[in-house]
Amino acid sequence: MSHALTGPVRVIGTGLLGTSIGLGLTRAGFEVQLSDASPNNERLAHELRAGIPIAQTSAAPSLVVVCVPPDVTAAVIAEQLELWPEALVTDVASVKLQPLEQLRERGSDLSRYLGGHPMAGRETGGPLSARADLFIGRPWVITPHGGEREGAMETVRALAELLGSNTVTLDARAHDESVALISHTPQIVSSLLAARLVDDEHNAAALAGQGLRDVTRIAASDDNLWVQILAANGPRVAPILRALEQDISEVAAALEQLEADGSRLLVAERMRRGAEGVQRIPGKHGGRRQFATVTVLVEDRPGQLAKLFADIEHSNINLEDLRMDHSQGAEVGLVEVSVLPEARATLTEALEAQGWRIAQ
Ligand SMILES: NC(=O)c1ccc[n+]([C@@H]2O[C@H](COP(=O)([O-])OP(=O)(O)OC[C@H]3O[C@@H](n4cnc5c(N)ncnc54)[C@H](O)[C@@H]3O)[C@@H](O)[C@H]2O)c1
Ligand SMILES: O=C(O)C(=O)C[C@]1(C(=O)O)C=C[C@@H](O)C=C1
Repeated sequence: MSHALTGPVRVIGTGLLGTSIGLGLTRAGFEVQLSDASPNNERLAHELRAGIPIAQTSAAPSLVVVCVPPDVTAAVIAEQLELWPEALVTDVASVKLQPLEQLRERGSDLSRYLGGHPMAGRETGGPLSARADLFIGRPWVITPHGGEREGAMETVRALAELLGSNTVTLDARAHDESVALISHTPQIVSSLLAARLVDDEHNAAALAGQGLRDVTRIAASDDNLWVQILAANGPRVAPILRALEQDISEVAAALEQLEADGSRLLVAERMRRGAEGVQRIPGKHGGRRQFATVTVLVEDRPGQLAKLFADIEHSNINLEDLRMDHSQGAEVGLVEVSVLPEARATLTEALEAQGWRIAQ
């Protein structure tokens, strides 16, 4: 247990984020106190073994982690700062500038507040979606405001690292500008694209391959949460959408005038810039590293996945990531195994030798 982080830790808001944090801390041996405006969510988190309900403890927390929706985050932080005059309070809200400004307006004791934002989540909320391993290998942004007390940074860093995250320090504005580009705009693009499928008379979605799935997974996200996130970060998101709008119109115009000089070149340049941009997304270990994938066809029979994992393990190749899909109407699943590029050929050979069919 880190000296910078001592219990008890109180988690306010036991949905996806709060319960996941509670699970990780409980497993690491901390006393976790759970509180939620919804008694049902608090109880579910407790039954999932994420901690004990606050009614069952009177111990003062050393750290309070606020995991409630963005529109109530500042009010809950302010309340917790007043309730626990010794405790440090952090939060996980997806926007950082608005809660900080609201706390300043309220005159809260900012020396005991230090915001954070784990860049990890899922498209489904609530305690039942929680996972102790949610944060492993993900960046956790810590947003100092300059007035936090000594040791605050170490405590929030220890929390993030204990849960498996890598910490990144940014001020609240730089954070909000960054997530506008890498999280908030992708959410809108994904939702708008998926919305195009609703009135499609051919029901083309039934033909969907992996491409559509890749760009629309997050379209299933909670609209109530996202309206709050986008509303709080509108001034940073809107200019990116305007720039994207310009790109889309230029590509559409080029496609409408394919015989015009430079049309194809414009489309090619936009595609090439996209390929350049995707190289900037770090791999699992934080480097600018792309993994190679081996797609294995797995029959829909009990024990097949376990055998595949065992065969991968015996190949002595480190599995970097894994994704599963089902081909529509087929009794077969596709398991996409990500490995370092130099290990791809060896893994393919090892799996083929064990009788696996590899999709080329
Ligand atoms: N979902 C994600 O992918 C994700 C990722 C990183 C950060 N976040 C941030 O984490 C926070 C929580 O998101 P989530 O996905 O866990 O949402 P969630 O809906 O799963 O959980 C929110 C919980 O807060 C409770 N709650 C609401 N108002 C409350 C109040 N006033 N007091 C106490 N409890 C209250 C709700 O009952 C619910 O259980 C949000 O601020 C969000 O921006 C979300
Ligand atoms: O992976 C997902 O499902 C997410 O929605 C995660 C994601 C993201 O954009 O990466 C979404 C919002 C949060 O504030 C942090 C993380």
